[in-house]
Amino acid sequence: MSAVIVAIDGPSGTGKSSTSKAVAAALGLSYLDTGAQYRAITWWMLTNGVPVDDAEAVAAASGKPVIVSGTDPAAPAISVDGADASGPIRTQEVTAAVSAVSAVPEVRTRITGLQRSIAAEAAGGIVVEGRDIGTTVLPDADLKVFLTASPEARASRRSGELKGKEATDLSTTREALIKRDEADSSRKASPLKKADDAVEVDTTELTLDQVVECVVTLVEKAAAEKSRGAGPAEAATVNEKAGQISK
Ligand SMILES: Nc1ncnc2c1ncn2[C@@H]1O[C@H](COP(=O)(O)OP(=O)(O)OP(=O)(O)O)[C@@H](O)[C@H]1O
Ligand SMILES: Nc1ccn([C@@H]2O[C@H](COP(=O)(O)O)[C@@H](O)[C@H]2O)c(=O)n1
Repeated sequence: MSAVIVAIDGPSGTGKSSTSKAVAAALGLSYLDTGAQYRAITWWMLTNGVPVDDAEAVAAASGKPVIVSGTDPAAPAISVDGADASGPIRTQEVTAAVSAVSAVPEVRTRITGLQRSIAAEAAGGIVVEGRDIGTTVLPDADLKVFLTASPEARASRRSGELKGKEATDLSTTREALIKRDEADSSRKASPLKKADDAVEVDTTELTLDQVVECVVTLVEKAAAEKSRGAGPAEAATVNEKAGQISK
């Protein structure tokens, strides 16, 4: 398969990370979780006493942390200033602050630069997941996928995941993810948005395996088109039941 660049975007809890990791592993591609990078810089701000609601203070500090992302889908890794940050970036404190930090233009410029260099170095191809990959970070990606799911499905997936750890209440989880999506979609700098040429996949009624199978098929098609010298796939919507593509 040719070295494809795949952008997977969508709101929170739609299955971007799970799908991207599985697709990358199945096809031998690298994998980049860009949300983890925004979480990492947010965690650094919180642990270094930078007030996360002060955009000027966040902007001034945005160049300080050294963030390194691994790209192995079987062992996603992220470090900040040389220390493993994969656990601390998943706390509710970070989740509650990340939208404010990621809305700061200086933060986005810094993190977008990191993302583009990682993608450029992935000689065998890469799956990059986030909110603005298809629109801003990698607008020339060979395939752009935009995952969606109902707020109820997303909240139920998240609640199941959090059971025994932090909050488990379904309506609290639902409200929190809707609030984060609103903040991510309404910011001025590179908001969460479906690229015009992205393929939309509604995952509400699909199992994770079905979503992975659907995206693997789309990537294989994009790779075949790339090796034939054809342009990127046209925008389409996937029929979630039949797995067919309609335009
Ligand atoms: N199609 C699906 N059906 C059922 N559960 C799913 C499906 N896709 C993902 N999940 C589960 O939903 C939860 C959230 O998935 P995941 O972390 O991949 O979403 P995400 O879009 O990356 O979220 P975020 O943007 O908040 O990081 C996980 O527990 C995952 O196993
Ligand atoms: N391309 C991206 C990716 C993420 N963000 C911000 O990070 C937050 C956390 O993302 P998760 O995928 O780990 O939930 C997200 O809510 C966004 O604020 C972003 O701005 N751009």
